[in-house]
Amino acid sequence: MDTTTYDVIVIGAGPVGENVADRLVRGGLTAAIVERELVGGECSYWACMPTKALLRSGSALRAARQVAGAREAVSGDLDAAAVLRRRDSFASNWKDDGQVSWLESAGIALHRGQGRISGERTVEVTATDGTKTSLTARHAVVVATGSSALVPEIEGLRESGLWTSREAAAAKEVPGRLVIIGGGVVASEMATAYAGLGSAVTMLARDGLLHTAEPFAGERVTQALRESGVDVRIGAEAASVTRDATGTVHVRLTGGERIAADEILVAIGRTPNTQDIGLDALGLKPGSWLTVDEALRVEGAGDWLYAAGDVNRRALLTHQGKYQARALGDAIVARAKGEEAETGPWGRHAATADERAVPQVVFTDPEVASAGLTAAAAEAAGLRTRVVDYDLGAVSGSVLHADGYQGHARMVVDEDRRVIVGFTLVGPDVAELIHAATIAIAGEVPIDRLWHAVPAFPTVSEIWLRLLETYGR
Ligand SMILES: Cc1cc2nc3c(=O)[nH]c(=O)nc-3n(C[C@H](O)[C@H](O)[C@H](O)COP(=O)(O)OP(=O)(O)OC[C@H]3O[C@@H](n4cnc5c(N)ncnc54)[C@H](O)[C@@H]3O)c2cc1C
Ligand SMILES: NC(=O)c1ccc[n+]([C@@H]2O[C@H](COP(=O)([O-])OP(=O)(O)OC[C@H]3O[C@@H](n4cnc5c(N)ncnc54)[C@H](O)[C@@H]3O)[C@@H](O)[C@H]2O)c1
Repeated sequence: MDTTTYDVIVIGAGPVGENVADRLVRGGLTAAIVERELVGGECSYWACMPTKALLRSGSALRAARQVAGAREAVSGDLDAAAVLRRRDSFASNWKDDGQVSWLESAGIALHRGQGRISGERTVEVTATDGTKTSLTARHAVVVATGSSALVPEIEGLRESGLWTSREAAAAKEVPGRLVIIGGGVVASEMATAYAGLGSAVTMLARDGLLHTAEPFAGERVTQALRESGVDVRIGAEAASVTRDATGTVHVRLTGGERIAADEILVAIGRTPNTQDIGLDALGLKPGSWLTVDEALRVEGAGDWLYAAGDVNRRALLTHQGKYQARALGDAIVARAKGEEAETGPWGRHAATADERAVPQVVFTDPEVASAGLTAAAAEAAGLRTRVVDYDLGAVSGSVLHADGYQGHARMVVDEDRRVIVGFTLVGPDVAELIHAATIAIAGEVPIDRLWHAVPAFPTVSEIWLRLLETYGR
């Protein structure tokens, strides 16, 4: 067995692992990254990038159709084959040469294979041919192994050749009929994408759509999906699934009704990739999420073990995982130099925003863009809040943006501190508006000062002024 020593070993070369390694090397440490599949991880090949590519063409088409004059220039439907080809290029045709070159140029060593913690500061890498290499870390091991789709125990489901988000993101053909189990972000985005590409989509949304967002978000997305022909069944649950000899999938619902489809997509959440990474040897439960402290160190393990990204369950989003990676990578560098890490709230090495200022965009039609807490979450956190709502379609910029623009905005204000703690927008093309809210929340900008941040006329951003006017001075 080969033995090799680095300052830090990172398990998992998704966006988070790559960013951790980058910060370490920039800080003067040596780093090795262990990857069992493709360098770039879920986000690059089966999640963010390919799914957003599947959605973008439909979104551009709808935008043109919502403006008189442009509408007349649109003569047909989406070219599904062209959309899939464009998606392929955004998934780099499922090849990681580009990312491997980047690792080389950044000076990060790549070890391909399954990484497993085999002792304190040691990781054993098993390559596909069974060759084993033992890596030793002088300072730390970082787990950035991400997550996989969760599959529920439904009779016959696993045997029916189900789709998870991976197959939905990488499909080579558009199914004629698609049944989706779930009502979260993946289910809602994929229903939007495949309905736009021509599939007849049925959603079995046990708990409704986007139920952790502000209630009006799920309501508007449900209504829009239904208007576009998607059969959204709230409260519906699959009892059993079979696939017959012709390839048709039959789903029996708990009420007895049967639905036939060509594919069935399961999108009910994620499970951490910690089943086979050696947690048992550390006294932790294999397959569990890794709980971390404010410095992203794994609780219950030695001070040499860190976890970032999906695997710590703080926020299952690429941008938050990369934010953690920057904090954690820099903290390891500081500690290696004998410096104190700044892990207090909003400190350089703390991922404080994970709890207070997470932005997310759901790329449905309409889009849902949010930052910070919902009104319900703020109340549950014990804050004394005031909730301010406004019709996004009543802003001059929105009226110009699309004929008959429909949308809604909500601002949640912490009345004791007079700062915004939550912001949600629903409407066409609201994605790019959310960063202003993220800055206001993370910067804890006082409401009184926000009056001096004047939105340009006539932009959709004038919603900020309308919300402030509704709040009062
Ligand atoms: C369909 C879908 C769409 C999404 N869209 C968005 C979006 O638009 N925006 C957004 O911010 N987020 C989105 N997400 C979430 C985003 O994909 C994740 O938050 C992000 O990929 C997490 O990055 P990560 O590096 O923690 O994990 P991953 O991207 O999962 O990478 C982990 C890597 O570790 C490797 N690995 C695992 N175990 C081992 C091991 N033992 N040894 C070696 N290697 C290992 C894996 O092969 C993988 O390459 C989406 C998720 C899904 C499912
Ligand atoms: N645009 C984006 O930012 C984006 C896009 C896709 C995914 N993601 C991330 O990926 C993660 C996973 O997405 P997801 O949609 O799989 O999970 P999710 O947590 O967003 O939604 C899961 C849904 O499945 C439902 N559900 C749970 N168990 C069920 C069961 N047994 N039967 C039926 N329904 C059940 C829940 O009620 C919920 O509606 C999310 O946390 C999200 O942050 C982000």
